[in-house]
Amino acid sequence: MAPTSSAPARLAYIDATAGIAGDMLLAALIDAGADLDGVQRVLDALVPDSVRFTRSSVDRGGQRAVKIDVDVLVEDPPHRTWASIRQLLECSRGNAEVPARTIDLSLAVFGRLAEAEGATHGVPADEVHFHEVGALDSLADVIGACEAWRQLGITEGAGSVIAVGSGRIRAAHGDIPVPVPAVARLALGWPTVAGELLPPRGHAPSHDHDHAHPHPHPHPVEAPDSDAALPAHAQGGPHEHGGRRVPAGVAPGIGELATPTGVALLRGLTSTSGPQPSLLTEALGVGAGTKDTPGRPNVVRVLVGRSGAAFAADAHDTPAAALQLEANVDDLDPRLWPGVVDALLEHGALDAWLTPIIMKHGRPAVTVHALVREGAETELSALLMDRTGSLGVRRHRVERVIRTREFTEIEVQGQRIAVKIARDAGGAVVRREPEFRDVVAAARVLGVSERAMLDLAKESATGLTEPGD
Ligand SMILES: O=C([S-])c1cc(C(=O)S)c[n+]([C@@H]2O[C@H](COP(=O)(O)O)[C@@H](O)[C@H]2O)c1
Ligand code: NI
Repeated sequence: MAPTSSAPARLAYIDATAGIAGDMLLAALIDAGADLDGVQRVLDALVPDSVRFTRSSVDRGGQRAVKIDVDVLVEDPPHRTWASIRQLLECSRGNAEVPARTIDLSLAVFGRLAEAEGATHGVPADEVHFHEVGALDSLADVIGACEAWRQLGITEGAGSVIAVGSGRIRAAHGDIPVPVPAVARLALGWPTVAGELLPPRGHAPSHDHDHAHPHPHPHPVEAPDSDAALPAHAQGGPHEHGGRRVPAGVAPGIGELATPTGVALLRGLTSTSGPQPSLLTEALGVGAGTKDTPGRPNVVRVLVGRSGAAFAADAHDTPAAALQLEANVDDLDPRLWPGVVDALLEHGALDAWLTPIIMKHGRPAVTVHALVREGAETELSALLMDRTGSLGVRRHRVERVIRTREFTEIEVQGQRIAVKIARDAGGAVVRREPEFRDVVAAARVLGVSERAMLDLAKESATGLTEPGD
């Protein structure tokens, strides 16, 4: 998802290396700072008096995590098809309680699920009759996670390799392999691994371990958050396997670690896969589902912050010498200018700005300026010319006098806001400035004006004390 020019770029990285399910991702986003009451309001507007969210804190393999339970309040919820879910979302456009971005994201996620289900069962997506997905708790997970994503002001998503699990489980379609067919389709083009536990320290990954150590074999376990997906080849009574009681007859495997809803959310919300990209993390969320898997914290983690390129401009090692690039442009569609400035900053410019000018023959135009590190001038000159259509770029060396800066974090009404602290040559604090992009994100979550939020953040930042005070 490309950053928009109106909102500050905010990157989220979803760590699904222990698996992923819809409720786990929702919980991680709530832990990262999204407002559960706000999520509840969106669901209440779409499906009134139907679901209730509850938040709790749980332990998963020694890690604290947030868990979100969804209570379904109606006895006999209507069966929902993809077409009816789409209609429900489309018809709520214009409803002040349901943000357009939440609708767009939810449609993208449900669309992926419908495609995967349709392809699996050989029917057109539009004709898909969802089974579990049609249920109200699935609506809550998908729309809830999309609303939480929106609240956090995330404009760009990346995700890890997905641990999908292994073995076989029993679901609505009977006994199916893991990854379940819908997950296998949803993950096309995305890296996946089964996700076995690592062998104990000091052991070669062979099978000749001694039993004094924890069993390194994958075990059949339950789905990350769904009781519908218990590994279920049970024919006969349970038996011991690697020191744990498991149903007899279960094919070896660790069970379902990634559900269709979880993978559809990850694919719908992110655009790049791989290891964590360079990120200045400003908020961290850890989300759990129902299952507590021995030997592994069964959690989804979400890291939210600024991409490496964006925060490089604020880095502590800001150089004292830099190059200034400039070009005069008189023929660019004015709507493209914010994107030009964003692109320069995202590609590592220390600063980028525009000035209005009058060119020869009285022609109104714009000068685009970019301050760049030495060594970055070739790439950024090319970017500047590509984005503006300019045929040339002027460069000159500049020297800067810079105050050292560092970041700390404050919490204002439950919202985390980074504060930039500037010091003079003697080390005394001369300024504490809340990061405006965090102020905007917090204002959105709390439903207050950006101005009111900035005042609150400044007041709170002023009260910060120095170590030793
Ligand atoms: O609901 C859908 S799309 C679904 C499809 C499939 C197929 O592989 S086909 C399997 N399941 C199983 O249902 C439960 C719950 O999944 P959620 O994504 O609704 O959390 C899970 O075990 C899936 O494997 C669902
Ligand atoms: Ni299916």
